[in-house]
Amino acid sequence: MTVLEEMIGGIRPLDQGAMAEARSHQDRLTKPRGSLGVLEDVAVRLAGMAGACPPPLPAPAALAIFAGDHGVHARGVTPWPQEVTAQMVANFAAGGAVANAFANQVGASVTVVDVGVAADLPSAPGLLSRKVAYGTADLSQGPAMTLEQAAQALATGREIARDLVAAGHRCLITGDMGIANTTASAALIAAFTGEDPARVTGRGTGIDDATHRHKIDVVRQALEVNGLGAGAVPEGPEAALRALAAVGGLEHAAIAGFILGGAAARVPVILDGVIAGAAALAAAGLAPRAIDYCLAGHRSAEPGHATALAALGLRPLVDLELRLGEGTGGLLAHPLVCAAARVMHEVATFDSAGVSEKNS
Ligand SMILES: Cc1cc2ncn([C@H]3O[C@H](COP(=O)(O)O)[C@@H](O)[C@H]3O)c2cc1C
Ligand SMILES: O=C(O)c1cccnc1
Repeated sequence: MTVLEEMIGGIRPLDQGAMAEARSHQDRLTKPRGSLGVLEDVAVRLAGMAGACPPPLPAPAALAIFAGDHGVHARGVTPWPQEVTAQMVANFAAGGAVANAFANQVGASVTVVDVGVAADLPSAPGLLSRKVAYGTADLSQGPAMTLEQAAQALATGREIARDLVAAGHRCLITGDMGIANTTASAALIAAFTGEDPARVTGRGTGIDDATHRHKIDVVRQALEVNGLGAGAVPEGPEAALRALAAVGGLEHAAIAGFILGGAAARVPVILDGVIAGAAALAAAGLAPRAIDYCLAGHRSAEPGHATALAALGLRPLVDLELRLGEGTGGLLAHPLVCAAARVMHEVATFDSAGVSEKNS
């Protein structure tokens, strides 16, 4: 077995029996059929993932924030200096970022993983050093990563997922930090969906019209120089790995691996925003079944995110015009996913509660 096959293997299809049982259980609960809307689908998916009805409560949750820098930063696609990536890693480790506040709110643990920050970072509690490179190369000039670097970051993400589940977590949440990573995200989304860069490239942390036009041009150049300009990436893991390495970031590769790891462990993975959406497209190219274990935490204001979610067939749980990343939107969705599962454990049936069913 090749390293790639090993990494993408071991993901079981959703358990159709447990899903059928979950659907019929939902229909016996003391509520009109279908009245919990999308949350009923979430509960059924959770049963399919775990192979059990009722599904286990998806708690405690673990947020993993993968951090990396981007050679394309040199092209002026973001107003923020590159060193903010390293500074925010220190901020996460100190507990001072929005992701930390939201994690505290929902009771999630926070693990920060340096997979590609372009600086040596002082060690800190909760910070794992898994540096693959000091940032990527400029994706508008050639491949951002070698295939080996992309594979190493994938393996790292997968391992972190496995370790977090082994430590008792029952839900994984994706997080990212990497100045300029909305440019790499747009390039990945355009590559995997075949969409025009102008439709999927957003303003990231906030740029003016002229910089936005320039950012779209940079994404176009990235696709052309890497041979990804003509339609969507073909199916199959080799093509997916090549595209991920060509225009992705080290944190995208690690998040894709994290998704594969969560799926292999049969644990739900709540995706955050546009960076996670782009990484999930790569994970889907590597192992389509992995997406069965993903829930879209929210829909970000970045235009490419909706494109990615549509291609993945995922419906976002929260839509608050967030455009931060870090895992913030994924964290906010966690209580909703828990509520969907809790209904299956705690709500009485018409029989058990002696409630009359509807007449016709
Ligand atoms: C202080 C600060 C905190 C952040 N937390 C997440 N991001 C988000 O913004 C960055 C991507 O946007 P762009 O492509 O426009 O650079 C990523 O680091 C992402 O995680 C942040 C950005 C900043 C500046
Ligand atoms: O959609 C996101 O997650 C996002 C948007 C802008 C900047 N960083 C992240």
